[in-house]
Amino acid sequence: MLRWLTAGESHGPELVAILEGLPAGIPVSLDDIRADLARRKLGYGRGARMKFEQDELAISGGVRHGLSLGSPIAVRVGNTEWPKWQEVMSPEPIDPARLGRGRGAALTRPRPGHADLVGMQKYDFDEARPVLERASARETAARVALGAIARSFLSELGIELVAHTIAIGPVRVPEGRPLPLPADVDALDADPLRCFDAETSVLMVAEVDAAHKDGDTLGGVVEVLAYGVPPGLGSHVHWDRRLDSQLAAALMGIQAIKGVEVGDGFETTRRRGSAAHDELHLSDGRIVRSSDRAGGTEGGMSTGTVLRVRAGMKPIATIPHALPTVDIATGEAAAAHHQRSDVCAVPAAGVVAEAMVALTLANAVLEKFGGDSVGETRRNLESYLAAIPDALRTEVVAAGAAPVRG
Ligand SMILES: Cc1cc2nc3c(=O)[nH]c(=O)nc-3n(C[C@H](O)[C@H](O)[C@H](O)COP(=O)(O)O)c2cc1C
Ligand SMILES: C=C(O[C@@H]1CC(C(=O)O)=C[C@@H](OP(=O)(O)O)[C@H]1O)C(=O)O
Repeated sequence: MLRWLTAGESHGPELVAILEGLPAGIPVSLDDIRADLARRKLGYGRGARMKFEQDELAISGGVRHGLSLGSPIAVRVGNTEWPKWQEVMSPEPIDPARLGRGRGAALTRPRPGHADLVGMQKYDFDEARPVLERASARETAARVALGAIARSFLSELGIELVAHTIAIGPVRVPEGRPLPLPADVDALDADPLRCFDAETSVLMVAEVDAAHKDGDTLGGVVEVLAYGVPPGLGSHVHWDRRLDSQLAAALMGIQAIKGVEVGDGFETTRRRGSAAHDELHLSDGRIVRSSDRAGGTEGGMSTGTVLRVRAGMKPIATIPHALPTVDIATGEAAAAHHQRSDVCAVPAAGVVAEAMVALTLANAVLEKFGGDSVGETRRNLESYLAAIPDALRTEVVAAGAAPVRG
């Protein structure tokens, strides 16, 4: 079983993460992790903080000479802005008189749509700083670092992931457009919205510009694809062993994600049964599916076709035209606290979603195939696939195939 934990606050000295349960022998490259951390900062509509704040990556355990050791992997993502926040976020007591103004001023105007108000109620704080520091999606940098390591493990087994943006606010990639392949990741990263459809991307940029001009914000939808997933990850036998339920939990665990779809998701509910499923046919003695509406799972198990999951992100809640709230200190109506914020963080959420899917799939692979070394995991996977009787054999869609949606 794979376990992972993160710690750290948005303006603390660093984020810390531990990943436990990966086999030995996985290539772990700091440069690859740095590249993923940089991808998480991309995206048209991200705020100023993404430009000046740098992630400083360090690995403090579990990796030697570029390979995992099988021991817990400890990752640190330092924050170059820490010197400005040392007093505000000091773990040592600080004279309250020193904190009264500027960065240290009490945040008593909770922002609607954030954890601020209910976090103050639940944890008995008289201001929102201690809540928002941990609720912030800065924490997703730690998850992306772990996700990069999980992706390297999956890649050793021929499983490759791609995330892309399919909607920004009301602007959506039309149905039927080709899906990106792993080879398209550089092109996606080069697109302002990480959208694979050039025409839609232009409309998305205009949508972000319009929201920005109006002092408003946007959400959207990202899709994560996994190629080369073998059939049989997850299980139909119990709710929490279903791969789709694990993926849904992992995606819903990302800040601001309010909906998850597997395959065609809610669109499927509008179809008749005869047009909703993936028929089985024979082709050269192999069982093939004529479509991939289900998104690569049936009965809570991967089918061997392209895994396809979507996550819907709500519009950013810190809105320049600040929303009405109540000042907890005065008991009077007020405008919500606002410094600067992202107008739209959907492309970044896609990179985080990819990391969460990688961690979830890595866990499902280990549950099915085990292995203390990556070679052992690979042998177990290969012998499982080789033992599937000819009459039950299906085609595993590997990276490089040209899938079409629907
Ligand atoms: C990558 C990413 C960046 C985000 N950036 C912001 C932001 O700049 N401003 C903001 O108000 N919310 C931002 N959010 C969303 C908030 O973290 C989130 O809405 C808040 O913590 C409340 O959680 P909830 O939306 O899940 O209820 C971001 C989320 C993600 C995934
Ligand atoms: C720092 C990151 O994102 C932050 C996530 C975030 C939020 O409320 O989630 C709010 C913004 O920060 P602030 O509260 O300082 O305006 C984003 O910049 C990051 O992704 O690294």
